[in-house]
Amino acid sequence: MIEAWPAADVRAAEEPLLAAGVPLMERAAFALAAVVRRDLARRRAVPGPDGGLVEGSVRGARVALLVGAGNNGGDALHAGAFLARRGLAVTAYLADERVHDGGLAALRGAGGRVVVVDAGAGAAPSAVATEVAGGAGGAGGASAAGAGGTAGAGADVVLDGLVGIGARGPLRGTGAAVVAALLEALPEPGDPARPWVVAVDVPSGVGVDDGTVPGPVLPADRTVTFGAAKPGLLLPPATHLTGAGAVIDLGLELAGTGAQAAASARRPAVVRLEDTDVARAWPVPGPADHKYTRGVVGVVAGTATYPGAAVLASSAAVRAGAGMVRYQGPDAVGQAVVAARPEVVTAGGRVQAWVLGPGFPAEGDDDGQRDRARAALAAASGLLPGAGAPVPAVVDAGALALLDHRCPGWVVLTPHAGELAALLRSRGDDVDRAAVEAHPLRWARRAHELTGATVLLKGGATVVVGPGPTAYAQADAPGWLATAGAGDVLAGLLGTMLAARSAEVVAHPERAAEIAAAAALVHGRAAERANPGGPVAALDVAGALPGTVAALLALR
Ligand SMILES: NC(=O)C1=CN([C@@H]2O[C@H](COP(=O)(O)OP(=O)(O)OC[C@H]3O[C@@H](n4cnc5c(N)ncnc54)[C@H](O)[C@@H]3O)[C@@H](O)[C@H]2O)[C@@H](O)CC1
Ligand SMILES: Nc1ncnc2c1ncn2[C@@H]1O[C@H](COP(=O)(O)OP(=O)(O)O)[C@@H](O)[C@H]1O
Ligand SMILES: [K+]
Repeated sequence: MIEAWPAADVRAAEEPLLAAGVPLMERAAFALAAVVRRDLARRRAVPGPDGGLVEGSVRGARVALLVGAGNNGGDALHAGAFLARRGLAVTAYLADERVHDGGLAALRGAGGRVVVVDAGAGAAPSAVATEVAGGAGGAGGASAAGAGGTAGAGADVVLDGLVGIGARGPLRGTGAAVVAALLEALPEPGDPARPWVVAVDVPSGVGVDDGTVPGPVLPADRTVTFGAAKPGLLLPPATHLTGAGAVIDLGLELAGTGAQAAASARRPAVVRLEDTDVARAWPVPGPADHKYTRGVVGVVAGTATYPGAAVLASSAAVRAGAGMVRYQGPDAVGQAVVAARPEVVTAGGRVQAWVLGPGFPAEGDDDGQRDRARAALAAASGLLPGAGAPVPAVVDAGALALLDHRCPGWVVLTPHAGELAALLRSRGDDVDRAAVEAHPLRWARRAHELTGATVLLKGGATVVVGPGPTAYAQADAPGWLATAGAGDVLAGLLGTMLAARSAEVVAHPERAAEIAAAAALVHGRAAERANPGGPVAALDVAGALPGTVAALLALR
């Protein structure tokens, strides 16, 4: 599990350590330098004696530091000093007249070059670099020498230390000009001449706490973050600019210490589940189980026009390990479902979780599906007298238009950005798909506040917000999963996961969000497993679920 804490919490946790004289910046910078050296050595791997690859030498590698005015730049400068001492050729490009004194002195002392970047009036995309001091020891006055070219473009590795958790709003000034110039000058991704970009703490300019990308950002190949992950590293759209991650432990006590931690309600703002988390929580049937204890999933999906959604959602529910799947809908669609999955029953009866909405329209001819879904949703929400105990429900696609009452948290909405925007507009918010995509956490949270339901917002990364304090952000799926019917498979899979823990989720609705996030992880892994590295069809994702779950359980 990766836990992300807001900038203010990280600062608060740093305070006592700094007051005690713990050299946090040196620790952070040393760890950063170690990651940079290892990444470079791997990129320079050469054939070894036994035919495999061995890490290459990093001596002489060109390192460009992009240095802003704050401690983030200080980290970059100190890391540069460590690297210069190991024989790398380090140049610091200063985007501000004043930068971290100690870091600058350390870099100079280690023989690094220092160049002040003059973005010039208008900050054209060709920042002019002026060498102000350099050479071993950095002694002597400024030897100003014009040195044209774009800061960092010709390096082997670029460390982005322009701003960190002190960033406010979009990157501006010289830092913004440096990034804009680099974005234009850099060779395409995949070109061996493109430098390896390492973001210091965060890619400069992303919304540290909200994951927005309000201005220019240099996409990183690696983000080395200090103390704890930050929400913006996990949340879309910023999460797509972070590259691989590395969290450096600085010994921060983010949840407090000892009894205080136990008593405190401090929780990470955003969590990303990992395979082992999902494996640990997956219910494995034992000798005392039977199909009803394992969970019966009721599926209200599909119409004569869209029978496929019913097949996909029901197949996914079966393949994810439901005790039983009951299909409700038009006879012709039910026959198609049973033809695809003979395990599915079309007779009525008790269910432990509902899947409502795949493959039927929000309005127009629906073969009676909306009425069936409305009744099931009311029963699931505990609003239908005599309908039995409430149970979790997945509300997808056409059923999203049926939320005319406030929902309990065990109802999970699964919109994509367009559907979420429509739902919010129906409640009076002026928001479109692009606005949701620009700030998914904000709008998912808004939908939760308006409806009471847990909200799983689908996309290239999936965000889940429920009644608990922690949001979830999963980015486990290949882009190939963006294919028609993939959402129907997710709905069926999630239905099975909720049915297996039905009573628990109703008793503790805040747990629905974690289960929904786990479903997003399994869905993404199944897409990868269905055809590693290539296109996938939605039914094949459902088909890959048993193997995916088995592979996850093998991690326990
Ligand atoms: N507190 C500490 O001792 C530690 C801090 N660490 C580093 O310190 C960073 C935080 O340092 P700071 O608080 O100095 O803040 P930053 O270095 O993140 O940024 C502050 C500076 O950036 C400028 N700035 C803010 N928003 C900007 C924008 N949108 N465009 C351009 N410039 C902008 C500000 O004017 C200020 O000069 C962390 O991200 C981390 O890298 C680490 O060294 C770990 C220990
Ligand atoms: N670029 C992407 N990368 C990875 N997964 C994606 C991407 N775009 C969408 N997805 C996932 O694919 C699924 C698409 O679901 P949805 O939009 O409901 O499609 P449909 O309604 O056709 O089933 C969701 O689970 C979503 O999270
Ligand atoms: K940075």
